[in-house]
Amino acid sequence: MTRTVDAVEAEHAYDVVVLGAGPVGENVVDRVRAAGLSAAIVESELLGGECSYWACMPSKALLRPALARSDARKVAGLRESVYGPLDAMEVLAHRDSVVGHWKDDGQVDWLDSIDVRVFRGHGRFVGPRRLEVAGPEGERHLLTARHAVAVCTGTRAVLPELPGLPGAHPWTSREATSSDRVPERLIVVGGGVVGVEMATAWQALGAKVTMLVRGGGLLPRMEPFVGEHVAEALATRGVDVRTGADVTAVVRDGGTGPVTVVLEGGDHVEGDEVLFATGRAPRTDDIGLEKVGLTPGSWLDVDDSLRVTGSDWLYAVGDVNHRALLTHQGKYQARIAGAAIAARARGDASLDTGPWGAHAATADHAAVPQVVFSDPEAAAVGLGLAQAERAGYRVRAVDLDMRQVAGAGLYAQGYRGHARIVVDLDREVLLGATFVGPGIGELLHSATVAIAGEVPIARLWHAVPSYPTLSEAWLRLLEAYRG
Ligand SMILES: Cc1cc2nc3c(=O)[nH]c(=O)nc-3n(C[C@H](O)[C@H](O)[C@H](O)COP(=O)(O)OP(=O)(O)OC[C@H]3O[C@@H](n4cnc5c(N)ncnc54)[C@H](O)[C@@H]3O)c2cc1C
Ligand SMILES: NC(=O)c1ccc[n+]([C@@H]2O[C@H](COP(=O)([O-])OP(=O)(O)OC[C@H]3O[C@@H](n4cnc5c(N)ncnc54)[C@H](O)[C@@H]3O)[C@@H](O)[C@H]2O)c1
Repeated sequence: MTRTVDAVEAEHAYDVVVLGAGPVGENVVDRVRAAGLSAAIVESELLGGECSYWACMPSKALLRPALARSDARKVAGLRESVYGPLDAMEVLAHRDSVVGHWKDDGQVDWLDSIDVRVFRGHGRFVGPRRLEVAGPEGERHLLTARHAVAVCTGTRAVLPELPGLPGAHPWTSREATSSDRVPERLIVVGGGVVGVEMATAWQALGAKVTMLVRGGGLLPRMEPFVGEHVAEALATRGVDVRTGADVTAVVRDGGTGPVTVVLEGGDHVEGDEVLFATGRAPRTDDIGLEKVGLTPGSWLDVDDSLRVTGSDWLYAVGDVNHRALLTHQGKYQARIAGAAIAARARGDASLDTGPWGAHAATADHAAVPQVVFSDPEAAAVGLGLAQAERAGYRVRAVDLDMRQVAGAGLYAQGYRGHARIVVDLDREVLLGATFVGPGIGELLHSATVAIAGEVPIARLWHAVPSYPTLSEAWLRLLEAYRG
């Protein structure tokens, strides 16, 4: 029996109210309920949020066959069996099942099982600790939080202001992850994570993809060698990757049919769809922030317990605080915030907001891992070399061509990949690690443990990687460091 409310005007009080039921909001309510506090959650679309329906889950469902086929094509004796095209309709049907056909019944049941009251509708602050929810049938509910409100409203895609763009009905990440057909020609604007992953998926599904990248390379937040490897591989697969390409206008007569993207200098590209993967904006423009002394549309600044600067009851968790736009990191913040809310509600003397304390999201500053499911995969945690130098560390970078790793050659013939660690020379611990290559994503957690644990290099030397796995990259990197 679900507890989704019906059309009755009512006033309700809970210990904690969470605005937004993405992966992060769900984890906040889970933690505060586990600590014995009562909780309600407000959601205007689907319980499970962007990640479940239009981001992580559908994108990875689209990418998995592309990456598996690519790996299989590098294995002698198997290669010949996987030369045909992907069955695009089968892949799209699998994607649909991975996202539960855009239905959230399972989430409703789970929230009901942990006794969290779900309010469907758009939530807005009407004052400190007070929110009004406008339900789908015009009903209104007033919610009061005794201890805390957590804003977990996430982000939406940003579209640049360009002539012709609104009428051209561009794809954003939502359409790129939910389309039920493969466009013949897809133009992708933006060379960040969404652009790269979606170019990889749709090219593998049969589209002819052109990437228009404003800057000099792909995945600019990672070490430069990552973007170089990924761009080269995309080009080999037939993607037209154009760097230094500034879009000035978009033309689509009548809003349907072919779309033309005009570039600085007058050049233009024609496609059947155009995806703008040009970043995210916080969903804080219409949540009544002005009623609690904050600026609508802004990212919400928080301390390490995820409490909004200057407030003793308001928390902002996940994408909306702009610390790390990643599901796993937002869920980590949710665990920390949930514990901090509970400790403060109890007036608990054990509240520990110092570095690496139980109530501080310290890893947000030191060890944020990210795997990009490009082909080859890219994975990074902590600081890149340039970032570490800018931050004032005395560092040394150690580089490795992955072909020196026996396991790489076995994983895939002609394996191409690269690894780098960045070592803090004063403390002899790792500050960052970056890998690019087939199957490399699963290597990342070892680096995350080393960085979050501040494991001394001298002790890492005793962490023996199994032969012959990709993890022997560690041995080669440490040998190079120790000379
Ligand atoms: C294409 C794509 C692929 C991605 N892939 C990955 C990946 O592989 N791994 C990874 O870690 N991250 C990935 N991300 C990032 C990930 O999706 C986000 O970091 C994650 O969804 C953030 O979770 P959240 O709960 O903070 O916000 P969201 O998931 O955005 O959830 C916020 C929820 O709040 C609701 N809401 C907003 N305003 C209101 C309101 N006023 N009232 C009621 N409800 C409201 C929304 O409807 C939504 O359900 C990807 C992102 C994109 C775009
Ligand atoms: N596998 C994963 O972990 C994963 C996958 C997808 C998304 N995400 C998360 O989602 C977030 C959003 O991804 P994203 O790719 O949308 O954003 P992004 O910020 O990573 O990349 C956006 C890119 O668009 C470019 N750009 C911005 N305005 C432009 C314009 N007018 N014309 C041309 N280019 C322009 C930027 O220079 C940038 O390189 C990321 O922060 C990422 O962490 C994670």
